[in-house]
Amino acid sequence: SHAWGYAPCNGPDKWVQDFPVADGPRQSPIDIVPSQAKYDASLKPLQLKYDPATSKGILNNGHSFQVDFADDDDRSTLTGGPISGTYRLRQFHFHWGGGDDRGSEHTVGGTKFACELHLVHWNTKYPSFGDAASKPDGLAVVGVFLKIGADNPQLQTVLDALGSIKSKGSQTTFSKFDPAILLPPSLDYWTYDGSLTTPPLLESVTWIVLKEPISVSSSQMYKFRSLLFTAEGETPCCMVDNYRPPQPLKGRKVRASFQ
Ligand SMILES: CCCCCNS(=O)(=O)c1cc(S(N)(=O)=O)ccc1C(=O)O
Ligand SMILES: [Zn+2]
Repeated sequence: SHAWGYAPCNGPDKWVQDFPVADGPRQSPIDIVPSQAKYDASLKPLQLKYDPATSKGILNNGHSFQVDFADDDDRSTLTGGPISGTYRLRQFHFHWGGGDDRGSEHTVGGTKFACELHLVHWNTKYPSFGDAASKPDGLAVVGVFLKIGADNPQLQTVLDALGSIKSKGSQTTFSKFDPAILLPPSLDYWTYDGSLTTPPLLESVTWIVLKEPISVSSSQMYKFRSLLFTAEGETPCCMVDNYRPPQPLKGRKVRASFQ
């Protein structure tokens, strides 16, 4: 069947045909307007506690690449912030552009960043990730912007692994990686109720978008763009512009953890 993607024939404007929720009331990403975000003193600090022993592998899934984590216990968790209870780290992945002027999914006052990191967590009040993914409070995704600037050495281990997962479906082991090294010094964030930004676009995500970006250099961005959307043996198509543009706010409020 005509699988979804990011090309003109199967990209974000076409997703509603197979996934009607694409036009739903709490879709992601959004444009975050800092002056419209209300400071909420009741928001708690984010607590991200990751155990490097939980990192398992790195996979080209045909729309991004993801690093998967063992989530059979509470070794790598998200607590605090806008959520209650304990959410387990499932995977992280990125979205990026074909040029340094675009690539992020969320935008800030209309500003696009070159890349955006998503750390996906699921609510342990549900028996499994798959079950949580269909609940309104099932998932919590931490978003981190990558801004073009100095080379980022913390990214390098991830980028060095991309050579072995060029094509869709390829994967390799990726152990002893601590995703906390990818976080900026400040954990100040904006938060709002949203959705997955790829099909099935489920409206189950509490979004937690960090205000402070991390850096990435232009040459490091070339490593992201060396991946392929396509499987081995297919006509190669560079994995670029794998981002959904901002969606209507539809009355939602964005809260800020900082003044
Ligand atoms: C059970 C169906 C849920 C599938 C969603 N999986 S996920 O890891 O949450 C995910 C999140 C996101 S996002 N951008 O964080 O909403 C993108 C892709 C995926 C994916 O599955 O590749
Ligand atoms: Zn994502």
